[in-house]
Amino acid sequence: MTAVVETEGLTKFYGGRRGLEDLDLEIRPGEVFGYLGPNGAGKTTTIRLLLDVIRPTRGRMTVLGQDPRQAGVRSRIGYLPGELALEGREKAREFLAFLGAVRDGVPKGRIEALAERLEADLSVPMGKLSKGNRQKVGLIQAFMHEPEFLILDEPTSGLDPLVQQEFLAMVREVRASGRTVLMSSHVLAEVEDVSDRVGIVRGGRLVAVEDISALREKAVRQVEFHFDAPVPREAFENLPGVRELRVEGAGLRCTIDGRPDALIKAAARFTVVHMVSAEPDLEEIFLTYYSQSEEGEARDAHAGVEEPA
Ligand SMILES: Nc1ncnc2c1ncn2[C@@H]1O[C@H](COP(=O)(O)OP(=O)(O)OP(=O)(O)O)[C@@H](O)[C@H]1O
Repeated sequence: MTAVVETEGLTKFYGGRRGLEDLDLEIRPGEVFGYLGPNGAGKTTTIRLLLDVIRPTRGRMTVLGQDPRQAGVRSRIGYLPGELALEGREKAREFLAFLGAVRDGVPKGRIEALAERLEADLSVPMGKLSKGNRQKVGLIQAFMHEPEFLILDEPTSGLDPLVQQEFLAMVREVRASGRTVLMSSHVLAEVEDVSDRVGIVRGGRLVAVEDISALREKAVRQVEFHFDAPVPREAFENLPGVRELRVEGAGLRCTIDGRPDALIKAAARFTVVHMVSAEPDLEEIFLTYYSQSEEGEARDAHAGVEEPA
């Protein structure tokens, strides 16, 4: 099956500044691909290259089997830009109706249906949309023509948690219909529920592509247990993946690399009153994962953490 995206040595320098270097990436038909990295990592640069908004310094790519410069590719893609500039006095509803009329394949009622799902207020003039509403209008225009390939740059930013859930449901429906999604984020938690694979980019380089299940196992989590009575420290020492163990009275705190299985089984020998497991932090995944597996990348990753955003 032809890849939806295929890049080889894709590179973009802005003058002397590295935007993206030597990207070899494949996105497969029907998958949701999460593109993760901190601010300035090169996510938007990649997306703009795929859409032919900017041109590469070197390297090659195909999108939906074609050179992105070829006519006809763009109309097969739904795109949500990271920073959507919407202006004017025209109401959001009118703007979307206009876009729907110039694009093929927007069924009647689809704009309103999407607006209802996302709780978007389309009666507001474009220039007066709140950040959240602007993002919703951006999502509606990206989804409304049911494109083969959706490219969503930081899609969840500005959405409240309930609307985020609805958006993720929409992404799952796109996948269920065999279509493909590329979505960027700087927060793993925002994409991990829907992504099949994630690519991690930092400092303009792709440092890993992982199945989401494999990445989750590598995640570092802060865990806390509270028991109904003091517990002995020895019961939790030397468990696989457990670090920075602190046992104080009936409380236990530690960091877990990967599976929490051994810790949970050890804790289950006592009466657990309360447990907290913090969401893994992307930066922590970098620090743990790369310091163990890829020495060269680790140096890059550690240096990157200190950089101002
Ligand atoms: N038009 C530009 N001119 C000069 N440098 C740029 C330009 N656009 C991006 N860069 C630089 O290229 C690098 C990658 O930026 P990019 O916007 O692709 O990152 P990003 O991962 O999308 O980050 P963010 O989440 O902040 O949007 C950064 O160092 C950025 O400063």
